[in-house]
Amino acid sequence: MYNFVFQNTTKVYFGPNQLSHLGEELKQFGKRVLLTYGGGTIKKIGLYDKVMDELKKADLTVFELSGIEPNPRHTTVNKGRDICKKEKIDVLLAVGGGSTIDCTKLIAAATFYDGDSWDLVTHKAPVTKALPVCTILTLAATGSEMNSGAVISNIQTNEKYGLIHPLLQPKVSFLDPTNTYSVSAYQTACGSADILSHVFDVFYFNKAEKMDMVERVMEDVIKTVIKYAPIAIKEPTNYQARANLMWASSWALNGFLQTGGEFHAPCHAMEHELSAFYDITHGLGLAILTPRWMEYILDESNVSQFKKFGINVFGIDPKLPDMEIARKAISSLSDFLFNKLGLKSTLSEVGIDDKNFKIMAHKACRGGVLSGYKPLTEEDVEKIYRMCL
Ligand SMILES: NC(=O)c1ccc[n+]([C@@H]2O[C@H](COP(=O)([O-])OP(=O)(O)OC[C@H]3O[C@@H](n4cnc5c(N)ncnc54)[C@H](O)[C@@H]3O)[C@@H](O)[C@H]2O)c1
Repeated sequence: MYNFVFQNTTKVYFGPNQLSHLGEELKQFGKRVLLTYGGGTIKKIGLYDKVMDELKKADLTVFELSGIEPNPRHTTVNKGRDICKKEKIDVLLAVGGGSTIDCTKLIAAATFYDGDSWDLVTHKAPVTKALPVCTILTLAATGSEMNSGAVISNIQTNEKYGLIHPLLQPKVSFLDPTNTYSVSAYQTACGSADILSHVFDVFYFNKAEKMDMVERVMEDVIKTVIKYAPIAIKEPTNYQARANLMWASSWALNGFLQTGGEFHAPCHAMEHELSAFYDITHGLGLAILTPRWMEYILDESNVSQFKKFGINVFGIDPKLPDMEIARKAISSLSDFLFNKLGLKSTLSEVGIDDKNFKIMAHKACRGGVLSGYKPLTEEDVEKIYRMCL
């Protein structure tokens, strides 16, 4: 077990009818607000009008950046950065899912850098300062509303990388599960797969000895998603289901599950290549990759963790041989992702062939190996992509 420092400074307002606090929260940072959002969903669901009412009531001056793409582009970050500089923005308000929030976080940092925002993502230039970011979350998936990460794409170079920096941590986030009632069955499934992957990929299947308490919370986050995602898909306005998914998304990746353990994300690195080359939905890519990655890495040295997963999460008979429990656990996960959530199960089904696997594997490993439960070479990564065809 590792020593750790745990600090999460995001103030969270959870539940409906909390937007009356929006004005007072933003005002503490200044009067000039850049409101950022995606393709207009927030207008369709009436959230835009509610937000604007609150901003007007608080007498704030509002500028807007709309059209932030899923898998947000660094060019959009540059646009937002230009608005912030020109209009002397004091605070950013991101209303949307992980893409809008991530893009907004990087705008906040890029405002204090004169070059291309991509330099910050690739660490060519350091993040030195950032404007404060507040968020109103509309999709349970990434945890970006309560963490210091941002994932940005460069479509000119087919690259997608994550940047983690404490200055990117949102100051205040409004989490109202009713804002996710309009999320489609498909996006609910993808978001749920992303939450699960944060637990499996980043924390649960890691070598370092974990604290029991933290590991049990990981399993509870997984069980929460397994219980509530199918309910949210069937009954999109089920508050209990949407609330559980929303809070699970925040806690899967807000730093708590890392306490005492390690942080690796091999499936995320492999998935970022899929979305960088093919612009597919992040959660779908993760869903397709995760069970194949599990099958690929499973061996005698790590079977005990898969066994624990099978028994504690899926209730598999502990008297069975270890390897059988592990394999049943992986097939139970596949059944959940592809049958219960209804996600496509292969890359071929989403129109991806093996043409770019070599270069994707090379980029995913960034000149080395992908660290994790079992370090993966470029050849390993290519084999995993092939297993997904
Ligand atoms: N920062 C992090 O820690 C972190 C972690 C994991 C993933 N990511 C990144 O986040 C991005 C994915 O974010 P996401 O999964 O939240 O999805 P998203 O923000 O890309 O949104 C997906 C789709 O859902 C729609 N949508 C959002 N809210 C809606 C609502 N209330 N009703 C109807 N439709 C709605 C959006 O318009 C969009 O079309 C990827 O780029 C991924 O790599 C970031």
